[in-house]
Amino acid sequence: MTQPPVRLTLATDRRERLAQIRTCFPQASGPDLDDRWQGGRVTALQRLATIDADAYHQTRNHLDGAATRLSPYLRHGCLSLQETVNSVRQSAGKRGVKLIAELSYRDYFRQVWYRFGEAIKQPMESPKVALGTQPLPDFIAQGFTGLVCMDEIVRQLRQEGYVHNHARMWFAAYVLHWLKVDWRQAADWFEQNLLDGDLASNHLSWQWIGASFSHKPYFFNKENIVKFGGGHWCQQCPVRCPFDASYETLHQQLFGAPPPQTGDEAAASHSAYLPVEITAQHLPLRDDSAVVWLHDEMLSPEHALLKSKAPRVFVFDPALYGQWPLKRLQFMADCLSEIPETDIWLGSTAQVLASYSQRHTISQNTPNARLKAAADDARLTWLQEPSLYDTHFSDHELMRFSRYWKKVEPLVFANDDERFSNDPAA
Ligand SMILES: Cc1cc2nc3c(=O)[nH]c(=O)nc-3n(C[C@H](O)[C@H](O)[C@H](O)COP(=O)(O)OP(=O)(O)OC[C@H]3O[C@@H](n4cnc5c(N)ncnc54)[C@H](O)[C@@H]3O)c2cc1C
Repeated sequence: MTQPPVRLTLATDRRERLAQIRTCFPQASGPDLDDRWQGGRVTALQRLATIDADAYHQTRNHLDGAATRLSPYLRHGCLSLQETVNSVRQSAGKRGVKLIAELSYRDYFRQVWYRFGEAIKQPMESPKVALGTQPLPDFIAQGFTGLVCMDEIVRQLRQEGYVHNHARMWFAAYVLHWLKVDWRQAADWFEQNLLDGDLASNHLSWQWIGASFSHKPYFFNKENIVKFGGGHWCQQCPVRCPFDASYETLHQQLFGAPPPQTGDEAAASHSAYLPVEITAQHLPLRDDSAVVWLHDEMLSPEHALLKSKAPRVFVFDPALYGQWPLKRLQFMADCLSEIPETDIWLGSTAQVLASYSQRHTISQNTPNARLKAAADDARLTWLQEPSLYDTHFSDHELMRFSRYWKKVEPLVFANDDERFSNDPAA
């Protein structure tokens, strides 16, 4: 039988709050939130202010390069994609295009999720190479492969919940192409351990690696790890390296045939907009008849729905978050601690929302079917989330990032010359 919901008052002291979440979720796996990560908009804005778009452009593929580490904040809505892109445009102008392209990758995957829904959990296309069906071995989940690079990636994943994009690509390629693990199992496990875990960015990236959402599989060799990883992993590695060969040899070994001579569409890096902002005037209901349900994609005190005076509610729902690692629950608690006057509950979302029975629930729309199912409320109004680019994409355009980007790239800086030249501060 489900327990009735309990009201939580989050401790204002951060250490106490982290301990409180540990107590509320005794089943949650993994370590406490690493000190390098504090949830919430305040930290997110600090990170945004330190972004160096030039350094990003030059070094983003290197593990010690200038990656922004913004993904957990974007994933939980502490920052919107739109304000992040605006900030890059204003600080770096056209030099920020690489970073804007990467940020747009996130929007792209989300548009694919909105369009194709749960189907993104299955192959989007026939894979261009044979994919394996092996279960995820324990030695991967525990990080004891013997390969220093892969074990270190799993250690970072479990400890911090953040892994650099290039390392995610190496790891996924190793698991799919060398170990022939079923990509769905691997993707589920990987997503569950991330602070930025997101069905679309994660599952579609795994499919990109596996070539069921791209023209050819992604794989790598030792030279690539040394060049972008710095070489220290390889110096310590005691085993014979399975990656130490040319791309031609590895392709033959892994897939049997010579590399296909197709254009590298998906490898062309990722990213645009006419924003539809949620504003108070979009609220269809009076404050005294509505309750705002804050879900895990909108954890910012600046969220437009919070401009109304309607009560706001967040629910730590075990049906949604029971499998999430402790660190991610603590990250969300940090975010919530910055959103004043929020009723925070532990229990079933549907039951909590039903307890505000005289009120109509409003929330930000999501492609996440699990969130929608949890609310289970016919009287819930979903307000459209702001889209990065105000344009329509055909199914065909959504099947490759390069097509999406071709359409939106001209929009990115379309009005900037005029806008910034009229701005006395520019
Ligand atoms: C196998 C695999 C699994 C992944 N799973 C996730 C996931 O669950 N959640 C997630 O947010 N990202 C995922 N990514 C995408 C990407 O690795 C992360 O967004 C990025 O590494 C986050 O670090 P950052 O903020 O420092 O990125 P930066 O390089 O600084 O990029 C800035 C922002 O752009 C967006 N971005 C950059 N690259 C991508 C990309 N390839 N796809 C989508 N968005 C991108 C992110 O929002 C990121 O925060 C995955 C990639 C791979 C290869």
